[in-house]
Amino acid sequence: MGLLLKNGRLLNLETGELEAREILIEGDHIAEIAELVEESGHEVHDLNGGVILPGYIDMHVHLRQPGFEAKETIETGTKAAARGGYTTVACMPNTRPVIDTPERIRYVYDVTEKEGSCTVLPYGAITVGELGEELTDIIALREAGAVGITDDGVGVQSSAMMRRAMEVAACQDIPVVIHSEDEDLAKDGCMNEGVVSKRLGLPGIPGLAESVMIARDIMLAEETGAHLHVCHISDAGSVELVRWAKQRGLKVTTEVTPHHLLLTESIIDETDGGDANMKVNPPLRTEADRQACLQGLLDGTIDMIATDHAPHTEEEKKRSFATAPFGFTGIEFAFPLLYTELVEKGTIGLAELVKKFATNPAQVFRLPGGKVEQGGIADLTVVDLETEQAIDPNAFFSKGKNTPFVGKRVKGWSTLTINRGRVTYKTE
Ligand SMILES: NC(=O)N[C@@H](CC(=O)O)C(=O)O
Ligand SMILES: [Zn+2]
Repeated sequence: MGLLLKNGRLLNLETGELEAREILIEGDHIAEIAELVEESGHEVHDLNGGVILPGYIDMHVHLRQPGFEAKETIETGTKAAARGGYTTVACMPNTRPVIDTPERIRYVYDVTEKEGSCTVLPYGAITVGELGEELTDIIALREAGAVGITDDGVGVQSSAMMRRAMEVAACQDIPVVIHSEDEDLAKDGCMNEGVVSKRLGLPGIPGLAESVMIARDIMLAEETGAHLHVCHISDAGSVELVRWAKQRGLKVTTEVTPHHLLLTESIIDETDGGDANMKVNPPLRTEADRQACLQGLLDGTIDMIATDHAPHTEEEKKRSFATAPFGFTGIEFAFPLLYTELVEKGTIGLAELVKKFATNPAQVFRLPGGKVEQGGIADLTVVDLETEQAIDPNAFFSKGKNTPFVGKRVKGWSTLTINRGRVTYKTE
């Protein structure tokens, strides 16, 4: 018996048209896409005119397990992901202990197998304990199934260490995913360095702390031939560097978060630095930086959207701006938020946005999915583009309630998500 989706409209990613189609799913793959599929013997889901999209793929998520289960678990984080329309997430290794051995990579796969609501691809750390002192066994991490290597949460300070990591990664054909931050330049900072940080008397993190490291790593990627993927780009100079690297023909890709596309440091200014739910790393920057990120997304410099879903407890986020941890949750509402703010307002087309959420991450990281096609993996989500609903942390499956978008009314929520042929989320 298959799963038959009726009354849906499939987005054609080439033309941007919505086409009335029925989809038959058998096992974990799409068996048939047609105007009419023979009904007999299948479990039928009426989509009520919903729009069928490839399941989203988020290459930057913090699931916090093992070690920080008060913030999130693989179970809660992947349930949140499924509600957000995601079918694949790549999780960051800055857990406790750090995911820096093949056993710990396998642990993430094992827990996901039992408790997960989407495909989870763990990253392995570049350095042992993310301490920047000793290289991990990148070959063993790769063999255990690491999707990339990264010390996300901190930057790799030593250029020699990064060069060695890239040399091994290039041979192993595994992406090097960088949290670009020069610790000396960023030292003690808690928000973007500029007029607002000066007015509030808060220590700043300059855009340069990001861009100088990206410049370094582009040069190292050119030298070693590694695939360099730049995490959560936020600064205008950084976007310019990645554009230059791409023009040079280098294997350099990047992601941007919804918050860096939509918000600036002005929200911290308006609240006089009183709310740590606005604290994130890299920090919200200036309007010029935000515009550069948008431009980069539109011209293809920025390949994909990643949420950098970074849940923390409410107690932690109640601390002062200077002392609270960095990070926003976002996986549960990223698509509706950007659909409402960018597609409805005419900045980007629906098909283009979907490519940034699904097709491009699949292509860049060579993953299944990213498209809805006959014979392909049955990873998809159905969205309702009409019904407006507020972003409400009380309704989150995620343990993390820390988002500056609370109360915002948005459209484009998922009503049904299917991962490898299994229903992982469905509205009542
Ligand atoms: N983005 C953040 O503000 N925080 C992340 C770390 C990171 O992604 O750099 C976290 O782990 O909390
Ligand atoms: Zn990071």
